[in-house]
Amino acid sequence: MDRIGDFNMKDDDANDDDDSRPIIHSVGGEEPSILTSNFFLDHVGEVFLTLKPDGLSWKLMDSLCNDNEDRSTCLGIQFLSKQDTSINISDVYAVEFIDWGLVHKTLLTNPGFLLGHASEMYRFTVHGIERSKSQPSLWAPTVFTFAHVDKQTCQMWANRMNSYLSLETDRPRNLLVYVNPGSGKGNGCRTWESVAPIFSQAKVKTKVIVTERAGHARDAMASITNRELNLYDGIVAVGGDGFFNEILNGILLPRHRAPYPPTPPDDDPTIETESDVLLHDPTVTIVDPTVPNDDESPLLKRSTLNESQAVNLNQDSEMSFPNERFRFGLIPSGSTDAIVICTTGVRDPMTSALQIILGKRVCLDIAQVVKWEKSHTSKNKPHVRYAASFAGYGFYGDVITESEKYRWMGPKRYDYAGTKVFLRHRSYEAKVAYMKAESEKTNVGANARRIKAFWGLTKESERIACRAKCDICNTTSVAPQREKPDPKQESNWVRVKGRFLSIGAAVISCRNDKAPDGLVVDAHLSDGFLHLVLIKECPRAFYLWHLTQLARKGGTPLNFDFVEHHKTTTFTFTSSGEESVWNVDGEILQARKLSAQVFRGLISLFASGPETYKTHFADFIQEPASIINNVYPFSLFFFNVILNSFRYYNSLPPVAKTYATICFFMSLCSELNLYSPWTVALSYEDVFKHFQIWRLVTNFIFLGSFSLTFAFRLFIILKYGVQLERGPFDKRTADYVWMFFFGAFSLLAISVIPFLRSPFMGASLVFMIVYVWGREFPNTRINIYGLVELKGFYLPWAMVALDLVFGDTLMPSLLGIGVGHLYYFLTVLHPLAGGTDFCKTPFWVHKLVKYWGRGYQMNSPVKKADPSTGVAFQGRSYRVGGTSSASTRYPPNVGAFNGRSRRMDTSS
Ligand SMILES: Nc1ncnc2c1ncn2[C@@H]1O[C@H](COP(=O)(O)OP(=O)(O)OP(=O)(O)O)[C@@H](O)[C@H]1O
Repeated sequence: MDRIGDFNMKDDDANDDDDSRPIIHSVGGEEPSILTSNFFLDHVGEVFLTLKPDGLSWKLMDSLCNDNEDRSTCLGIQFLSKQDTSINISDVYAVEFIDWGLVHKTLLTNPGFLLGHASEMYRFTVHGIERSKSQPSLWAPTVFTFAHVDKQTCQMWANRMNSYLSLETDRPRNLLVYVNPGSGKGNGCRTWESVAPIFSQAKVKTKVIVTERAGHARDAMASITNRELNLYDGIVAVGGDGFFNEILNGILLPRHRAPYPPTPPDDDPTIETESDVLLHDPTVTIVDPTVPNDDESPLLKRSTLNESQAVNLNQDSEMSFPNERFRFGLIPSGSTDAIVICTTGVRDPMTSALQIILGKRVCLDIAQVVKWEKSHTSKNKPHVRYAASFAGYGFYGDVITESEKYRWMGPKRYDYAGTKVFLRHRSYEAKVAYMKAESEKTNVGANARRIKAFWGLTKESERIACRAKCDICNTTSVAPQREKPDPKQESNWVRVKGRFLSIGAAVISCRNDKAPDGLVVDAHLSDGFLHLVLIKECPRAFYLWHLTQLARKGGTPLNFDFVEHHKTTTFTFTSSGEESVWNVDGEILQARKLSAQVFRGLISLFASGPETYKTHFADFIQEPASIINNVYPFSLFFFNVILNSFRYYNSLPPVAKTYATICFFMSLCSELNLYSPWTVALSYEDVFKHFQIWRLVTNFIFLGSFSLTFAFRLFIILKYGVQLERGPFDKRTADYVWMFFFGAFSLLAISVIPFLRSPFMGASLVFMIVYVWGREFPNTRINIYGLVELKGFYLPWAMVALDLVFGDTLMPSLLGIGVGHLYYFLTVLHPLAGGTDFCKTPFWVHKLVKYWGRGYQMNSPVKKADPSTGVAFQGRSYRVGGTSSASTRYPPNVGAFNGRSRRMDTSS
């Protein structure tokens, strides 16, 4: 077996007898800080490697690549992933010496030094992270394998790197991991299994506990002693926001000590202040920090907190916490995962795992939500909850309550429950009082905000989203505590009373898949504010508009007159009528009276914050629609709707478009009483006796008066009819038109039998489309009302079943299926089995289409087909007067329809 033994040192300093030995630079003392040597980088080639305390870098010793050349071009496509030439120690999570073994030769044809060399050496691997170029927040593990013929050299480099890694003291060594097996789609365990190997690679010890029931983790956290907790550098939750909340509460409830926020005023208008609560309400059960804890660990005592901890944990609060290194980790596996998206920038278990292993840290504000209730001993007995992301009432509470009934649906339950609750459109009477934050300006009205935004006058600070190394979070967390407004002073409070669709308090922006910018785009991870969003009662359409803005990237969900957004530190709430519930981080809290306050940077998370996040000001300015939106919101809403509808309509293919348009206008005219539907219905008597032959056609184009059934039929044409025309009937306009003619003729023939006759056969024709679509797209997955998923093949039958359930007549659907099957049999199945094609598109249909001038004309060039379209009708195009058009998709002489094209200038 060959060995590489002739590394060439190209550095002038590396003028050693044995080129393969590392050069050691001693800088400023005994400890050599720089190592250099030649190594073989697996899959790349020979490199000159340099190790410094802050990182490893290398230079490809490829004589063919000059330094000015673009390495990626030079190295070729195989090496794109290995074009890095350095990695910081802070991005490395493991270095391992691995024994003698295979290294892969580069595929470069470089006769200078790569070809002909041996392929086995001693190796050490460097495991680090790679940031996605397009989405820097997304991290993936990467590995570099360096090889050398000398074992000692390899070992020495690996040891040196490991010694540098050991200086990274902020990294966890020992973690307690809780896995919720039922989170999200029930894949908590799989999520953990997918990331567990990198924890062992990084030599991070993990004690993994899979929960057995709801509340398991909270109970465990509440009962674990601080001494035991102190053995760990953090707790990692593998699950969703609700599961994280459970662990957070398990940790904080017995340990966090701070005065409660003021109770909401009863009928008495004076607000009770913190001290009022403490002094006058004997029932408030604040844990006395002076009461000795069973646990003897000195770290638990507040007096032992050093200054930095005190700043970190917020000076308002008093908290016994195990150790300074302690952080929370969250590996996303839930249905929403807003906390992970806000703290890492992406919803990716691997990114979260890597950020935990590399010991990243961000501080997170925590809201303390206190529910006050009457007990037999007290007027106001507090029940405390902590929230890391959001507490919401009304719509938010109703959605979470409704969604709990459909947990079996997985994450889809939120869509379903959201739609139901939206349709209910309930508002709730409530009183809200919030403390004015010193930085909040007078309440700028929505119109003024809109105009300011339009002219670019909105202050940058009002729009800056939180990001990694966020200035707002960092400056505020180290700056002296803001002077808090005195809660005793009535002038520091603002009171709002009315009917609200929802009341929300966002601790962080709450970005998630459904709201890409979150509810409050500029809510920061540790800005020390609660962002109170009050949505007053408004028409359903306006609320829908708010929701669509929420669902849109760059949307402005808070720029409405019925929406108020206030930055505050404390607020109180009292329900004064019909009640909803509170949704605290996805968990239900029933409270008639509630108050909340925020603790700035109360906990630390293993996360680095989202990478640079683009504000949407530029988008806003560029998009003309958005400009109008902010000046003439109402007109733009309709303008947008009309514009998008127009665009959509224009994009429709001709046959489906024409059929849908005619049907729509037929129903519209009937609605306007311009004619009676009975004058267009099928009646053979009128056709033959009174020569009302139009009835033979018009009965197919009246789909009913405006109703849900009509909308559904139109939807079928626009969805399935369009898919057929764009797919299997692509470039075969005449064939598609013929399908409709065939259906109509067949239905007319069938309706000669009185029992099977129906005055309007349009519904059957539409159903025929569904049947043919089902045969053409048999494996496409269909979701019915978000409840059942089935294959396209079964769609017509599922629709028949629905007709049955809703008590609709089955005849039109069954006739449509029958005719659809007849068509499919004659045009596809029978010819495929070697039979004669009885159902060829007649020549007059081609002529008609030519005369019509829409779609693909006779003699038009046959374009290359889209391979993703349907299968059965491939190759059945007719090139009239052109060369034979065998399948445009199948190779010659393969498939059912080869040779069935015909030339107009010859007989078929
Ligand atoms: N073993 C278990 N069996 C049943 N429920 C559990 C179990 N472990 C935890 N839970 C509960 O499951 C609830 C939801 O968990 P989680 O937050 O992980 O998922 P999710 O609700 O799908 O996601 P999200 O909160 O992001 O919407 C939590 O309230 C938690 O108490």
